[in-house]
Amino acid sequence: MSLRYLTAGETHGPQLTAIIEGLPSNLQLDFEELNFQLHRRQKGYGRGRRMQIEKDTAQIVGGVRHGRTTGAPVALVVANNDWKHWTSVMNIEPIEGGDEAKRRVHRPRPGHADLNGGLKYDLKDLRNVLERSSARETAARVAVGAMARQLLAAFGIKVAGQVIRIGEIEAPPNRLPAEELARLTEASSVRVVDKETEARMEAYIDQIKADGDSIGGIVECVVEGVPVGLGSHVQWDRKLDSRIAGAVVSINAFKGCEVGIGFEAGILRGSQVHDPILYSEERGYHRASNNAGGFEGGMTTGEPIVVRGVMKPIPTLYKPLASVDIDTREPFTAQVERSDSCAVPAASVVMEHVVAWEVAKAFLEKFGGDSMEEIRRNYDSYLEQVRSY
Ligand SMILES: Cc1cc2nc3c(=O)[nH]c(=O)nc-3n(C[C@H](O)[C@H](O)[C@H](O)COP(=O)(O)O)c2cc1C
Ligand SMILES: C=C(O[C@@H]1CC(C(=O)O)=C[C@@H](OP(=O)(O)O)[C@H]1O)C(=O)O
Repeated sequence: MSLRYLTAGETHGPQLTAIIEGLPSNLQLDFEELNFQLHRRQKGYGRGRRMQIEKDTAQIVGGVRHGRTTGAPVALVVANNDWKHWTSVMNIEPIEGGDEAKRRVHRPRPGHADLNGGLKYDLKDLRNVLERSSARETAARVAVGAMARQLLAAFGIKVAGQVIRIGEIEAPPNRLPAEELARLTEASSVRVVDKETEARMEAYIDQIKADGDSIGGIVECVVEGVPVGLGSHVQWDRKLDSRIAGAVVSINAFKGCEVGIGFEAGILRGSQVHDPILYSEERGYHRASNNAGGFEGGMTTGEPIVVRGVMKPIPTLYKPLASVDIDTREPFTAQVERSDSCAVPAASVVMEHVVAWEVAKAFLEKFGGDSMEEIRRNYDSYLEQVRSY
């Protein structure tokens, strides 16, 4: 059975819940590191007031004993601190004095899931859509991805990310090693490497917010230490680059994914795009460049995976766009909910974790085993096969 997970929970409900199946036994979990990843997701310039209310931590409630996985499904919860302000509106059972209709949403926001969800599920209170379409759910996905990240780390595979554009402002390109990239971007409010770009991005976000507007951007994720041959060319749904692209576009507000040089590959010539093959005793087969972003034929090349995701501007606008009231069908401006004005830095953390998940899943498909020890044996023997090829 391949690695899989589901999440449940509403943004203003009591908690988010995730169940992960397929993690091997004897994976030593670092809870501090897991919670650090949740903390990273909450930061980032441009976030709204909600992040001051939450202090995300994951509580593991199944599948782990004394810090190690047992091979059973892992269950975890991330509590919503904001729930205490929403019980009368959001309570699951009917309660005395409860007020389901309070905070009803009936003027859908262009760009959010409100209208489509209302029409599809026949819900006349669009809060029932909003509550689940909210990117609060990405807290659960980061907790899940943080476990995948720890599994990868046990095999020397490192994941890092950076913001490379917010609206009009682009960060200077770099190809830093994952660890250094992680260290430098961690010290930045907008997850860029250099302080000058950080200052310009902060001022830009301030302006956008003052205008009652929102802004998106582009983020990049790098995975280093990946062996050659994760994913497969033999079937469409085994191509790892396509799975990663799907996972990236599944992040709320993400509208595209580029692998390697991505769309630029449609402009340049073959001789400028493809990565020449080299061989040396120390490195074995490797490439002179990595325009392919670590993929050929849906399989990893052994070079770092480099993928980019584009995030559209946040849909909730403090100066709202035109909408229609679903009660009257009359024109009205869209509802205004408390909101972030820019969540690109936070979303770059989400992207790292959904990518880590897809890589870990492909890793387990290739080296599959029920325990870490079994996977290690399979991994080592494969590395020997590749070395002596
Ligand atoms: C980390 C993060 C935070 C977000 N915060 C907000 C927000 O505060 N307000 C909002 O309207 N949308 C926010 N979004 C975007 C919406 O969740 C998203 O646009 C919505 O679910 C509709 O889905 P779609 O944009 O993928 O079509 C956020 C997205 C991410 C990844
Ligand atoms: C709660 C989170 O992000 C939320 C994502 C979100 C949306 O519409 O996607 C809307 C906002 O919700 P609220 O109105 O409660 O402030 C964000 O804060 C989070 O990232 O943990």
